[in-house]
Amino acid sequence: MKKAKHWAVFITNESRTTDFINEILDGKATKYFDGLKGLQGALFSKIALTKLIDEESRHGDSGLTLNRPQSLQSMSSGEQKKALLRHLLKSKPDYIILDNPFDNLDKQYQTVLREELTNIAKDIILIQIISRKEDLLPFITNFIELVGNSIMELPNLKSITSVNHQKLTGDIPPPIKEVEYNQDNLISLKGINVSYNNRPILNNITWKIDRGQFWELSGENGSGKTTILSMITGENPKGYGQELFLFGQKKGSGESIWDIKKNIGYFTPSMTDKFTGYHSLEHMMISGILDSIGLYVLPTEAQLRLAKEWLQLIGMWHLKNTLFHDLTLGQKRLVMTTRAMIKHPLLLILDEPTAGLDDESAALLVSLVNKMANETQTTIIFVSHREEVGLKPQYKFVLKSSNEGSSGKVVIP
Ligand SMILES: Nc1ncnc2c1ncn2[C@@H]1O[C@H](COP(=O)(O)OP(=O)(O)OP(=O)(O)O)[C@@H](O)[C@H]1O
Repeated sequence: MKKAKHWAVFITNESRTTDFINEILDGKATKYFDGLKGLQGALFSKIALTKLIDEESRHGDSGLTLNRPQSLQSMSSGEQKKALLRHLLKSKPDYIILDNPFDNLDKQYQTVLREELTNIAKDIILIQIISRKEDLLPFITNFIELVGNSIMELPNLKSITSVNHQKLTGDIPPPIKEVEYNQDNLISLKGINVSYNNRPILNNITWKIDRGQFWELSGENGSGKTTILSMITGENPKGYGQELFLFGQKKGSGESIWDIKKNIGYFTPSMTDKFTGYHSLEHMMISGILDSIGLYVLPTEAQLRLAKEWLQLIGMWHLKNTLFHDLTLGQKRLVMTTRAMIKHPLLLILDEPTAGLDDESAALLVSLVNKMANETQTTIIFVSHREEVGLKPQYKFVLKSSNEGSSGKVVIP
């Protein structure tokens, strides 16, 4: 077989990546990808997974987990990606579009995936969509840049356009109303155990999270990070009957899920992928103050001012009238992260918030999170597999997987 020609497509927050991917898959891509017309393509991406999970919840099966006891939805992000790749390879595609393939994967599996892709590349054309330059697959030697909707071939890596995102200017805007909370402790897990189908996941986890602290939560794929977060957000029924204290109340002592949720700002990238609201950016920010998705009442002066201050802080005020729907995925993710902060919730949970962001936007987000930690009383839990340069958590809670379930320890960086 003729040696396959692989491509790396560098994207930024402003790239129209979804349109670009669809054009290739629909056989409409011109220029460099003309040769793919009529060939069978496959998409390895978080968006493809989100669609399959939706399918599974509607029809009870996604096609990925056939003959497997566990649903796709209940798998960890890393396990889902592994299942997706296995599934795609079965259909023997001629080419695979890899949309930021290393996002959500721990270091160990990143190495395994790199080796697997190197092998696959002998027979299958790979198109790596890439927003973090460090992720480039070493055997790819053809480079393209996607600027908005246009693609440009790059002679070498040095020719990538450098994007100068606005630096953060000004302070974190204060909330309209401070949350009243008079205790030092926010969340306490004491000797928490969780198993699924007799498989231990968390083993004797003790974690005390106080007001104003900045934590990073880390651990391999499947070590139980999301499971711990679902205990903290009150969603996991396995919290009942255990020593779990959420915002000063023991779990199961008569609190409603709303009592817990109102104290939490939450962002994880899949929230954005599913959200197709036709609201202006300004209204999206204001609805974050009101805990609604859209905005159904006229905003007050104070709300308008606050939305403006936040959009100015992240350099997106000029887009205030743009529909959220029309923003690029990267822009949407930045907006949703900021929106989770606007109320200065007691607890801000950011679950791999930099996934899919370009280097510059990820750096902007990291400085925003550091700033939020320094200037406010909000407690932050930041989950990431990447070592984000410049992130300054005060403490790390590290999960270590084992057959008896993961143990956890506090590390001071
Ligand atoms: N409802 C469930 N039923 C069965 N197993 C589950 C369920 N929920 C989670 N698990 C399993 O528990 C383990 C921990 O999953 P969890 O999502 O908490 O890991 P994680 O650390 O967040 O992983 P990742 O970094 O890949 O997102 C995984 O092996 C997962 O398959």
